This record gives sequence, structure tokens and C-alpha cells, in this order.
Amino acid sequence: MAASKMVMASLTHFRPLTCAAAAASASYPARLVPHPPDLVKWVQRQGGFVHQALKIAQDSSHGLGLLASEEIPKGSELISLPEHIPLRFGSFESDGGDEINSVLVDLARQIPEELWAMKLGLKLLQERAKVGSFWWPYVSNLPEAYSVPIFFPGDDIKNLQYAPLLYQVNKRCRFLLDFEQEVRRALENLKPNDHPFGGQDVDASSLGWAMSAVSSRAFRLHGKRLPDGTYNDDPMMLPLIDMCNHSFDPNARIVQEQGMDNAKMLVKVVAETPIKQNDPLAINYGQLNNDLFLLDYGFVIPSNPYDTIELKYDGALLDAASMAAGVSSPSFSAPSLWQQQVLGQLGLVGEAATLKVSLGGRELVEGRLLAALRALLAKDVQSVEKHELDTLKSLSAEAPLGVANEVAALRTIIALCVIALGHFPTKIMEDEALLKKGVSSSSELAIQFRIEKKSAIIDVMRNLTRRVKLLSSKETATAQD
Ligand SMILES: C[S@@+](CC[C@H](N)C(=O)[O-])C[C@H]1O[C@@H](n2cnc3c(N)ncnc32)[C@H](O)[C@@H]1O
Repeated sequence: MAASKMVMASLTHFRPLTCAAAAASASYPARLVPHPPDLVKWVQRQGGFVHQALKIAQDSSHGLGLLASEEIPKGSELISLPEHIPLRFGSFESDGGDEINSVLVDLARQIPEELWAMKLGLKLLQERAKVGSFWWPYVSNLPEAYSVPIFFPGDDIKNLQYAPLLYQVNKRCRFLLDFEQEVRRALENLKPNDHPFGGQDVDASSLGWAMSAVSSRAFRLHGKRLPDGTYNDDPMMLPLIDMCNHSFDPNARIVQEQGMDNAKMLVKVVAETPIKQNDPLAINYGQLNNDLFLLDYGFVIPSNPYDTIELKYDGALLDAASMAAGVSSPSFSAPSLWQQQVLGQLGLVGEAATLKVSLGGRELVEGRLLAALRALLAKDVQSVEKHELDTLKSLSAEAPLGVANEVAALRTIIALCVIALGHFPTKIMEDEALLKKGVSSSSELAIQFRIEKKSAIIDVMRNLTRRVKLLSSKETATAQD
């Protein structure tokens, strides 16, 4: 988990393709131009609906947001966008076969599916560069900079201290540096009229801006209706709607509605609860862990109930954890034949094995890990065979293989947590002292992220320790009966 051995790639040494605009702060990022057009009026002029009580304003430390200037009843329609307002990549595949589109479509084909935000980002960059773009009133209102880790200085990437996230950040940085070369090659001999970005140079930093603008603001909604009646997944940017900030306890939600003519799709926001005067609108971006919130959106949620810790299923590590927990001669690194079969069913051995397992979140212990521990700490195959795999995977199935087995499994996980905590170079107290001293906004985010990861591990340990105590006391009570 330690960061020290990772090779760091960072985009901060690249010239940002941004306009010098009003002074930015972490809580109020400057927009692309100092005084952008009025977004609400633009949406209304385009035939969209905006509830009269909605205003764009500063929303605590979340940047801009939509605030209610008066009470709004539950169920009210808040915003409605006609079909031509969302910015989609699709619109450029269907724009015809001119040179500009074919260059962009070819470039988009080189983007891996998991980085879908870059594909739509190409469209966004094109609209940003195009003089007289239809979407300029929207694009000019976008933040000039993003707080996602690809833009952190190298030291702050290390400051995240969590290998799975460092890996993802590095992967994105490397992709952007490679893709910059691809874009340059594709643009080098184009005639000025065929240049998709109005002749402007596109570097890794401007690509990163576009990818972050999309990952932090786009929604994956229904696209075209397919012949079987289902819809394809269509990422799109929703002007004005994307001013809504996130909450796990939202007061609004996005709905898609078929228009009167049945062909057009309307995207709306409706009030999910009554909204009080001066309350910000909040929608739920999804049940995401802090890795995704930081990577895609550039913020971290304190005490995020969906935050998880990623570990690798590794026999030697489990033997070490098990022995540290006082289990005598565990067999994780040399499972018997029947145990290997169970591991195979759990996808933890074999060619197609997925060794990534997680702790924390709603499940607390990933079912596959729990079942493996229970099975590998079991005395015999018969006791394991009595149970469905789903029972063995469930933490709410109380001690299916007996109290001693359960206590050994849970203690092993607690010891794994201790090992995982030991991989972080700093302790929470030290992190908090650093935050108190005052650090840059990217260091602050990195430190908050690692505090949350360590807290998530500690929460798992506390919860499992409680379970062990309860089981042990029940066992003592039974023995005394
Ligand atoms: C869809 S945009 C919302 C509008 C944005 N606040 C703005 O100023 O344009 C998403 C961005 O808002 C901020 N944000 C949204 N919800 C947040 C939250 N709960 N905590 C911190 N930042 C949040 C993050 O910067 C995120 O990338």
C-alpha cells in the first residue's frame, strides 16, 4: 500500500489551456471566463423550464450550487431541459462524415471504455474551441480548474498513501500523456478548416481539463431506444442540472421523460422532498467510495458509508494475519483439495481469479473473503458442505461453522486490518496535526482522503471486535448453562 515505490506521473508541469480568470479558491473555482452569460436565462431561451425560486449561488464549500430562494413543495418540477440542450458525444457521430468529425471519431476509438469521460471530453474541447458554439453559454460557465488528483503535484499524489488509488491516478496520467501524442499526430497535417480545435494546440493538461469536466459533471442516462425496447447508456452533460451538488440524503432527483411526440427525451429535475427556503438542491451522484469521488469529482466524503479498502487475497498474508490473531497452523498458503475447490467457486484461485477483495462499505467484509476464511479455518469438509456458499459469504449468517471458527475468521480479518493500517506511513493524529498547521488545497484533499481510508479500516476493526466479544460472551453463557 505504501506509495514510495510507485513511479509518479503528474500533469502539473504542463501549461494549462485555461484562460486567466478571476481568482479561484478551492470552494469557489473560477469559471472559464470572468463574467460568463446567464445560464438560467440561456436554458429558458432554449425552451427549457427553470423553477422561479432557483438561483445559482455559492454552496458552502462545494463551489457553486443551485439554491431555493423560497420554499418548494415535494414533487415540484425544478428544471426541464429539451433534447437539444444536453451535450452528447453521439451528436458528433451523427453530425455527418466531414473531416473534423472523422478525426474526432477516430481519436475517440482509441480511448478505453473505462475512460469514457475523455470521449465526451473531446466533444467538450471542440465546443470550447469553436467560435460561436451553440454551447458557449454553458461551456463558459464551467470551472477553469478541477481538484482531481491527476492535477496534484507529485508529492500530493504520494500523500494519498493508498496504492489502489495511486495506481488509478498514474494510469490516468499516463493515458493523458500518451493520448496527447496521438492527438498531436492526428492533427499535425490538417488544413486549418479541418482542425477540430480551431488550430489550437491540445496538450495533456487541456485533455485532463476536459476529462475532469466530464467525469465530475456528466450523467449516464438513457440514450437511444433499441429495437428490444431497452435504451443504450448515454453519457451526457446537462447544463444547469450539473450545478447540483451531491448528497447521500438528496432533496432532488433526475428523471428522464419521453416528450409528447414520443421521440424526444426530456431530462428533468424534480423535488424529492419539500425544499426549505435557502436550502441547496442536492442530488445523489451514486453510492460511490471515496476513491471514485476523488478521482472523478475531486472531493472526499467524510464518514462515507460506501468507502471501502481494497486488499489482495494472498495466502501468505492471510497465514501471517491468522497467526498474529492466535490461530494455530492456518492453511491459507497450502489449502487442501476441497478447500481449493471452495476457493475456485469463490473466484479466488484459477486463471480467471479476481484476487481483489474489499473491506468496509455496507457489506463490511466482502462475502468471498469471509467465505474463504470460514472454509479454510474449518476443521472438515462436512461442516462446510452443509451450507450454501451464499450463507458462508454472509456476515449476518451468525457463525455458520461454529463459534470457534467464526472467532478465528473475524480475528484474522482484524489482524489483516492492523497490517493494512501499518502500510500507511503516517498515523491519523499526525495527519490531523498537518491539517491544523495549514497546507495547500491539494495536500489537504490527499490528507483527508488517507484519514478517511484509515478511519474506514478502524471502523471495520471496531465492528468485528464487537462481534467477537458478543460471540465469546454467548459461548461462555452457553458453557455455564
Ligand atoms: C456536478 S458539479 C456541481 C457544481 C459545482 N459545485 C460547480 O461549482 O460548478 C460537481 C462538483 O461540485 C463539487 N461538489 C459537489 N458535491 C460536493 C460535495 N458533497 N462535497 C464537496 N464538493 C462537492 C465538486 O467540486 C464536484 O466536482
